[in-house]
Amino acid sequence: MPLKRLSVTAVRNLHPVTIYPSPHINLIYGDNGSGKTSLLEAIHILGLARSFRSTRLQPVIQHEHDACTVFGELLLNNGVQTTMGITRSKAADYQIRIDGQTVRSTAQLADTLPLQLINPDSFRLLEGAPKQRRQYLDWGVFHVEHQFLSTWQRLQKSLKQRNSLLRRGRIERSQLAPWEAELVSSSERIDLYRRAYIAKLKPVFEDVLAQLVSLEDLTLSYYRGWDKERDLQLVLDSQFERDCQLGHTQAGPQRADLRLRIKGMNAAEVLSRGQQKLVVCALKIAQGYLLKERGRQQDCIFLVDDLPSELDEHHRKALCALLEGLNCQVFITGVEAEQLARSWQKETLLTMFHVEHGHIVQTESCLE
Ligand SMILES: Nc1ncnc2c1ncn2[C@@H]1O[C@H](COP(=O)(O)OP(=O)(O)OP(=O)(O)O)[C@@H](O)[C@H]1O
Repeated sequence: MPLKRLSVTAVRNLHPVTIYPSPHINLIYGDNGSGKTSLLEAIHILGLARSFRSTRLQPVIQHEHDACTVFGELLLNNGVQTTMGITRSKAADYQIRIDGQTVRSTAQLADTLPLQLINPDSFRLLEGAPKQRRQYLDWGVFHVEHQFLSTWQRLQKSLKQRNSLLRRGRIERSQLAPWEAELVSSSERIDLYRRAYIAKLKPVFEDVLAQLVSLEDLTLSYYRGWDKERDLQLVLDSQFERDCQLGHTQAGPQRADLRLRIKGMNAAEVLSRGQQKLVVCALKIAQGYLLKERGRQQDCIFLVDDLPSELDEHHRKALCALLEGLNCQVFITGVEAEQLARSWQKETLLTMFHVEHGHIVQTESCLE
């Protein structure tokens, strides 16, 4: 489901702008500091109500403005048009509207506009904390399993209640029982959804990775957050004293992780930065394929910031060929128009946008 129209107001240095992107490959080029990443950031805000560069939205809102707005018009796979818009103010409140109706949850935004971001920080998916890999995994599960969100909310609630009782100290084991029952049942369900998703993801990931880079020894496995041989209830029982001392629950899906290893070692400690980026690209493109397979109303939109960074020409071309093969909408940035354009096949239809001091204009292809 591509973005047909995008209007942005008061995001970083961008002047109020409306663009009509192509449903396929959109190249965004311009000098350093011109506003390319800000355009991707605006699309990210539209899909997730937050930036990927800053945890707070205040720095994103243009100096001397109180709020920023991003509005998009989308074309669903069934031909129906839909609109979505978000306004975020410096006071931290936001207004979301989908098809003119006010919407309270950001999950609805994410559901309407599935996004995948590939940027120079992407290697953190391998190197960073398990939380990032859980978020990656749950993005996929959320988009294919309708029950995931409500089950995840049940899990969060029961976990919070159990942890707050643990922190109270001197509690009876029985006081935890109702919350533990809820915790165990939602945890088992989340584990089931995640395992089913990984089983589908793994072969697609391996196939995509093989097209990008030769890393035959790389393995992807899933750790569910507690001993795979034991029921969660038994694990909670056995760790009760320790949980009381620590004031939180040590075992459960909140500790799950994806493990990427090479010859038994953590891939992040073995691979070069460029190889890490390629592995992350393969993980994200694999999710794009899975979403497409589901035949949903929405395909994934790929935001690729600073394509040339860390990738040589051969790998850039391989990545672009895969993105093109996905047949999704892609927004991809770089400083040099020609370098960006040469990463694609000659016959690929490219739509180009030049960003200059926050102004964006569509331009002719720079290639003969
Ligand atoms: N809140 C803000 N208000 C106004 N301008 C801002 C704000 N935050 C950042 N800027 C400016 O916006 C500009 C655009 O930054 P952006 O990161 O989008 O550039 P870019 O084209 O991606 O650059 P690069 O090629 O260096 O990555 C920068 O000049 C930055 O100083």
